[in-house]
Amino acid sequence: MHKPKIQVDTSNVVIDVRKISKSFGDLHILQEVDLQLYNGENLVVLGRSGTGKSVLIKLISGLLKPDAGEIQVLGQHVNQLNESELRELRLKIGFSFQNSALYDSMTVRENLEFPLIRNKRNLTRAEINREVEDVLDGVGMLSSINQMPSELSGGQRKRIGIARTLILRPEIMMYDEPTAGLDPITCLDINGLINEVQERYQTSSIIITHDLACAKTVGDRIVMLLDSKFERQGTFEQIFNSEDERVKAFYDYNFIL
Ligand SMILES: Nc1ncnc2c1ncn2[C@@H]1O[C@H](COP(=O)(O)OP(=O)(O)OP(=O)(O)O)[C@@H](O)[C@H]1O
Repeated sequence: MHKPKIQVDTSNVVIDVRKISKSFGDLHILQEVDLQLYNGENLVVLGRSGTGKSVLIKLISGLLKPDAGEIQVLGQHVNQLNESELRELRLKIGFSFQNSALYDSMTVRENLEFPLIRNKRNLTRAEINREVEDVLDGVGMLSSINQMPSELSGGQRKRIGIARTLILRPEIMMYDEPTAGLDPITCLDINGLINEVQERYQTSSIIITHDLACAKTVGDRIVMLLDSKFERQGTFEQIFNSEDERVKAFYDYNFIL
């Protein structure tokens, strides 16, 4: 599958997580975790269930506060922002989550207009139409503009969901389990779309997944969360060329069992 060759500029850090710790009672989820997302890259975060991947996204977006450490997003210290500054910052982040379902009673067009009208109040009708059509074209779904979500396949709904996120032109994309619940062919399709989005919209993205085929296809770099830390970072090959039993178990589960 085509993967755009991305020249990642490591001097341009979009998300900078430094020595973050987070516990819930006696449950130490993240311990002195460091993570950098560079401008324009697709960074995959791998980890078993319950290792704290979603907690990490909530910390980055300011929905949770760390016990220790510092997080900067697009140069802003997340934990020093007030609620309205956080809302502004979150508009620059596109969240594509498993539970971010489309509104069933709205057409595809209306689903896409909704975030635009709510967040960019001064747009004219012509501008709204242009934005909706442009972003639908970008995800290859323009011909479905007047359809209802119930008339679309799971993969098509996923595409529309990503379009709805892209319509606010985020600088950063956060994909949480983008291929969960999809058949293998549709997974390939969505992986291709994640790469297309990176190329077309010049986004920097964090992709959380258990799906190693997805990690391999979309990841410019992969980090693996093990025992509350990112213990392995690198390309897919660098990550899995390892004698570490925890890494081997993860690989075997995906490809052999
Ligand atoms: N607000 C909270 N209060 C208490 N415990 C929490 C809270 N949020 C998360 N946890 C706990 O933190 C741990 C990590 O949760 P998280 O949702 O980040 O896991 P995950 O790696 O995203 O898992 P999965 O891959 O299954 O989605 C879990 O044990 C969860 O129960």
